[in-house]
Parts: sequence; C-alpha cells; structure tokens
Amino acid sequence: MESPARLAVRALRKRFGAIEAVRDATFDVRAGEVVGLLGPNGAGKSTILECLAGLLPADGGTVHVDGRALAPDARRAALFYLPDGVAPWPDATVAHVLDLAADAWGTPADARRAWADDAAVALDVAALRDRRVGALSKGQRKRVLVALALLVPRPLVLMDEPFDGLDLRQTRAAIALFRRVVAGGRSLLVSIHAMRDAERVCDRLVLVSDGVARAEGTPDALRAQAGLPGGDLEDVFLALA
Ligand SMILES: Nc1ncnc2c1ncn2[C@@H]1O[C@H](COP(=O)(O)OP(=O)(O)OP(=O)(O)O)[C@@H](O)[C@H]1O
Repeated sequence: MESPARLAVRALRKRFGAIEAVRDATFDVRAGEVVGLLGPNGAGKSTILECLAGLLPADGGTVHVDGRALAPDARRAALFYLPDGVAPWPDATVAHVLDLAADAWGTPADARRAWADDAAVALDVAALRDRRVGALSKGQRKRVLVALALLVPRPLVLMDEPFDGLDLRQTRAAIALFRRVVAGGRSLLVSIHAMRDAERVCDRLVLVSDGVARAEGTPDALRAQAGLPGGDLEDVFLALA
C-alpha cells in the first residue's frame, strides 16, 4: 500500500470579511520533495501557508500530516513555518538567535553538526554570526532565517518566498541546498513567484489563482496538461490558472 502523503490538504478555505482569500486549496506534499506554491500577487499563497501552520483559523477543509488529521494547535509539533518579512529578536546577534532556535526546538547534536557543515555554509551565515538581526540587509536576514528554518528538526518545513532578497549566486546555492535537504527525506513547501527558480528547485508545482489551487504536478506534467509540451512555464501557468 502506498504510504500517506506527508501533508494532505483538502478543500482548504479562508475568508477575510468579504474577501475569499482561499476558496479551494487541495494538494499533497510527499516525503522527500520540494513543492512550490505558484501564483500572482494576492492569489492566496501566504494565506494557505498561514492556515496550514495553524496561525490563521481556516473556515473549512482538512489538513493531514502523515495520515493523521491535525488540528491547528497541533501543527507546531509536526511542521515549521517561516513567514516572509519577519525580523525576530532584532537586538540579538545571529549566533544567539540560531543557538536559541536549536535549543528551543530541541535540535539533536548530530543534526546541529550536519547543519553547520552544510546549510550554514551554503547560506553563508558564518560571516554574519556577530551581527544584530535587526541590522541585517533584507537578503542577509532571509539567509539567516532560511538557515534557522532548516535547523529546526521538523520533517516538514513551510517557507514563504525563501529566495526573496537573495542574489543570483545565493539563490543557486539555496536551491542546491534544498535539493540536498529533501534527498535526506524531509519535505519543503515553498511559495515562490519567480517561475525560473520554481522550476529549478521544485519537484512539483501547485498553481494558485484567485484562492483556488487550479493544477498540481511536475513542470512537464503541467506542460502536458496545458497542451504546451516544451513550453515556457509562464505560458503554462496562464493556460491553466
Ligand atoms: N489579514 C488580512 N485581512 C484582509 N485581507 C487579507 C489579509 N491577508 C490577506 N488578505 C487578502 O487575501 C488575499 C490573498 O492574500 P495572500 O497574502 O494570501 O496572497 P499571496 O498569494 O501570498 O500574495 P503575494 O504574492 O502578494 O504575497 C488578498 O486579496 C489579500 O488582500
């Protein structure tokens, strides 16, 4: 029998007053894959992630992790969510914040060493260790927070725009790192607006528009679905979403 998806989202809905931010989000994230939520501004990507993380109460739908229905307040134990645009503990140094996170979330010593040898190097955080979080540039802060998200020992990590603010070289290094992370069996669900980055890092994409997950699949499967084999992913998105 096939094992259950690491994350199974069914008919997720969320409304803010008159705005239906999420009308129907249905998709899976399997063990060992990067799944990208792709969509234009206001499509509902961040709202989906916040509902999944249990930070926002959804109005409907179900969320299963490894086959178990998980209430919002139980999600923290099962996954880690990195929002976009946050600057936690602005007066603390990067080193202090990373140590704090590893202690608070109980990262085992061997996982900490593996993280220091790989994620910390790929995201070049050593050079920032003594800097105050509040004084980092946007891209530096993003690198530190992505590193923090990967330091937390959760098999499922959700990140809102993890490459936003990273330059070309850093984006490439982060993409290669994400591929190594999922090769180790963890799963990543990330929102991304740059199609090129999405195609390079994701195993599968979920195309979101107007609060609806319109299509889900590998880039090539989505091309086939759109009748655009070999086509540009932007055209595929416009055809399907
Ligand atoms: N707290 C809120 N109160 C009211 N409306 C909200 C709130 N948060 C989001 N929305 C609305 O819900 C819709 C979806 O927003 P969301 O931030 O999820 O989109 P997004 O796909 O992440 O967009 P972007 O790519 O611009 O970050 C938008 O119309 C937005 O204005």
